[in-house]
Amino acid sequence: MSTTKKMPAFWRRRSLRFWLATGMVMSILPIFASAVAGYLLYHQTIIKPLVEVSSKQQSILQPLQNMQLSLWDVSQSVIDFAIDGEVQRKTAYRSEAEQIDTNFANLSIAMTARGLAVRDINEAQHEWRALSTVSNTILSGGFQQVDPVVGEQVEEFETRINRLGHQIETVRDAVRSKNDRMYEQALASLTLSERLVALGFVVSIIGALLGIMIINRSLVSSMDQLAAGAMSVAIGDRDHLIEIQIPRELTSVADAFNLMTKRIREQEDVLEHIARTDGLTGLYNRREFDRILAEELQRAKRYDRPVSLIIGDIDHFKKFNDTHGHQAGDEALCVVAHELTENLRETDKACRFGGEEFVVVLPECDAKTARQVAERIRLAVEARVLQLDGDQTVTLTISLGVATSPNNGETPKTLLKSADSALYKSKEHGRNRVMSAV
Ligand SMILES: Nc1nc2c(ncn2[C@@H]2O[C@H](COP(=O)(O)OP(=O)(O)OP(=O)(O)O)[C@@H](O)[C@H]2O)c(=O)[nH]1
Repeated sequence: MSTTKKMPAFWRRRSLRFWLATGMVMSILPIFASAVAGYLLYHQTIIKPLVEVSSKQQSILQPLQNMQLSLWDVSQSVIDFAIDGEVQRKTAYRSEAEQIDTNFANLSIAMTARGLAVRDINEAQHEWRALSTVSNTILSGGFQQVDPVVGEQVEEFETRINRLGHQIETVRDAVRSKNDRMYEQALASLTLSERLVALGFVVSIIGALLGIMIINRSLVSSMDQLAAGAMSVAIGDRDHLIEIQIPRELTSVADAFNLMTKRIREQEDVLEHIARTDGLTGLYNRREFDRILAEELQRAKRYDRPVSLIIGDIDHFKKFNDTHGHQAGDEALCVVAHELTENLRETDKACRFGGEEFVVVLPECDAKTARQVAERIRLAVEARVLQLDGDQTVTLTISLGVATSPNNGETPKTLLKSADSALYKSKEHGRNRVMSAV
């Protein structure tokens, strides 16, 4: 019998469907979770920052760069005008200045939308306005190269435009360095994602193995146990108990199988009892007697111990039958059988030899003791009063012959023959007596 440790009742109640579903979910869940987590991670930490970087590139860095170029053109137009007084310098200036105005407006909107500090760009715009005033003053005059006032104005213009160029460069550097940081973060996230994907892969494999283990444990190994148990019972091991704990359906099959085995065992016990005993008296039958005697003689020989055999025959039983009827005869046989068993040790085996003849095998019993046992039986039968139909009572007697191995025979045949001869002598000497073989 197996001694498998009991699972908690909660698990034992789970069905096959439950175990299969659990196994499948365990296999698929890590893959699904990895996919969702991977998507979220990629989107949040890589794609989004990269989109941000590229959009900043377009909406902030590009206009800043354009503005720097425009400032250079503006500077050229104003200084050239101060030198040559050409009217087309004014037109070029206006066009560039308009572009710078538009760029300042757009940059302010774009930077606010992206949560960037607009203080620097506002200061730059303020500086640009101050510069525009100086530019317009220079451009509103004629060709005055030698005028010292114009020289001062140009000097102020140059100082202011340099400062503005520097301010714009500062803003550009700040945005660029923030962009670079985001880009680096995105790259770091990419590396982390790759590691997480590898981890997810390992977890998925473990999950899949776990799922396979669950299916194997709940189904395959239980089926194997069931098959092995059925085979054990089929080859005759009636004590084999199939102990399946999961799934519930196979547990029911195992329970039914165990119950069936128990019933078979009970029926076999009944059949075996019937095959070994006499239906009327309940004593061992002739076939069992042959087996017992052979076995005891063998054992006695091996250990050099005595075995005795008593054979008893009810006296004038034909007459009893004829007088009181066959049914009363049967009752008498049962009474004698009862007296036999009542006067024996537990190790002694009483058998019905056939008809009204009985035999008793007495292991470890010498001739003297066997004779005493036979005498006790004889007296018990003689003393027993049978109550027949009506108020009629009747008594019986029995003749007995005793033989002991090895002196009176070492084989079943010779020992039985000796006991039978002793019984014959009992009958010859007047019945209701015990005679021992010599
Ligand atoms: N009622 C009954 N009678 C049986 C049974 N088996 C054998 N007998 C009867 O037992 C009787 C045996 O008779 P005999 O062998 O002549 O022996 P006996 O009349 O006892 O004479 P002795 O043995 O010489 O004393 C027969 O009449 C059998 O029919 C049985 O199972 N039931």
